[in-house]
Amino acid sequence: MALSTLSSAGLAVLRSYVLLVIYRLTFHPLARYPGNFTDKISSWPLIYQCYRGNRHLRILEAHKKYGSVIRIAPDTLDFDTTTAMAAIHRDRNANVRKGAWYKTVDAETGTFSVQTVIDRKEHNFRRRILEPAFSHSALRIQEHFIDNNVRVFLHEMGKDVQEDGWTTPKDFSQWITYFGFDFISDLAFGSCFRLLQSPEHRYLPDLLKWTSHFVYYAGYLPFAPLVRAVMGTSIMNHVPSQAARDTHKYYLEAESKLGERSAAEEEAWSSGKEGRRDIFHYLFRTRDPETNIGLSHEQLQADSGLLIAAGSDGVAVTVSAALFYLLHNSSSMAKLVHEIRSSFATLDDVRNPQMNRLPYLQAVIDESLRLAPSVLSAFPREVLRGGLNVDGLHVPVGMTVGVSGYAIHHNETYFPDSFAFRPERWLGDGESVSLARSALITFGAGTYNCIGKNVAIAAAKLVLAKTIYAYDVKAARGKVTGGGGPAAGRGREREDEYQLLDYLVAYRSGPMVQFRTRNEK
Ligand code: HEM
Repeated sequence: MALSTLSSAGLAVLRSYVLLVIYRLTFHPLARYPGNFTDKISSWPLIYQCYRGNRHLRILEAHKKYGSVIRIAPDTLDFDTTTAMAAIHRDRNANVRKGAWYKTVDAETGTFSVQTVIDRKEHNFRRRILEPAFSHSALRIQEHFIDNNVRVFLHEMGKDVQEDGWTTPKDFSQWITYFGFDFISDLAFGSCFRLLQSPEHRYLPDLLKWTSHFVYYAGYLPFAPLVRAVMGTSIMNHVPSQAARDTHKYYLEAESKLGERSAAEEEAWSSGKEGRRDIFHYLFRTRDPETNIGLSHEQLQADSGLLIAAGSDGVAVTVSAALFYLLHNSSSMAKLVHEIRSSFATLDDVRNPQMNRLPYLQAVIDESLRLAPSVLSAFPREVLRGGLNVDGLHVPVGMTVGVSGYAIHHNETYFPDSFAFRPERWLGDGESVSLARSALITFGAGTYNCIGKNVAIAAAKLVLAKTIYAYDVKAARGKVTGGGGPAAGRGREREDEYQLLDYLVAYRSGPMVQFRTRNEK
């Protein structure tokens, strides 16, 4: 009897699932859009791709096969055109809001960061509070904090010199990640993690990696609300997933940094001092001009977690990709070396405003941002009542849309020979350059674009230019590691393409490199 009840319940579930599949393939509002069969009928392939880190590869593959608009999940479309980028992301009045996936990112803290807040009015408020910390005048002061960390980085890179004058091999991606964490903690909180100098906090990059990985796929799970309900509770310490436990630890770390910084600011405030002009200095003191309200402790906490994540890995991805491609392309390396070494008389001179006037350096950074965007796949935007017109198509309310960086950056209309590293495509002011510029989405676009873009570019340029000024660099054992290969998996066959794992932020390893103090002539 019990068995027959169970089997009829099973049959009922199966029947409703079959009906759902039929609906998704026939009467569903996105039924007519092309895409892989499995993606049309279920969200699980997308979740699995987020888990495996190959979502960007599968999306590019589908665009190459089906065209500029593809269905990547039953309710989700991905586009790879500049017109879609304008309609969905760049247009500040686009009829969309951030998708429900964002709710999982900060579920640990119980409140949203500026990036994950969904309500538009609330986002405008959070953004207004952040703006003074990212103004040009703030950046001029902050460059000094970045430079201090570049100095430490260079010192570490020059260590362990062998008899032939070259250092022992170093995993550049690992060291530049340490730099990323150090400069952003210094810049945000005024207390550097000191990963470059000491092993004590070197568990942090892995912590962040597994946190990103976890929230990335967990946010798309059909039972994500349940996951969110337990995040931030002590249950997380007992769940069998290491990644889930790490997420909890990561936020505790960010909270402790915030606590230290807040105490220092209060001390400065009570003794009438100006205080250190780092990012949190502005965040503690800024009030919304419209309401005179500042950020609550919880909001500051969520933003501290975001700043460490956004600042550290983005810069690290860009600079390691730049070095990977420069080592693969000796003529580009030679041009960059010449530009940097002939523009400055000493290492200390390598700074702004002169550094910003070097066209080839800027082009190398742009090309690295294109080939290795640290956000590889689209952040979801949910269409609101009334629908959204994209590329002549009407997308109805409730559907999710986006433009994925890795896909549009390999659209041959905007980037011919798109897998080739060619900084020259960014030089001059021709039509092809403005077309390329209009298709670069590494920092997002529109209302929710990256507020830290100028900081990121300044840090990436400074650390790359100073490294190239101070050292000759070569691939360890004559082989540039970090690329693909025949056994690396589908979409990862190219040896001269820097390989990235799409775990919300892009993860990477290599190139292994050696440094030699250069002979100054
Ligand atoms: C190469 C480095 C970086 C890249 C590629 C990058 C990329 C992005 C992208 C794509 C977004 C939009 C996210 C979305 O649509 O949900 C974003 C937002 C954001 N980024 Fe960055 N970022 C970088 C560095 C930084 C740095 C250095 C900081 C801070 C110092 C920063 C702070 C932020 C903040 C606060 C937001 C949220 C803005 C908002 O929602 O209004 N980022 N970033």
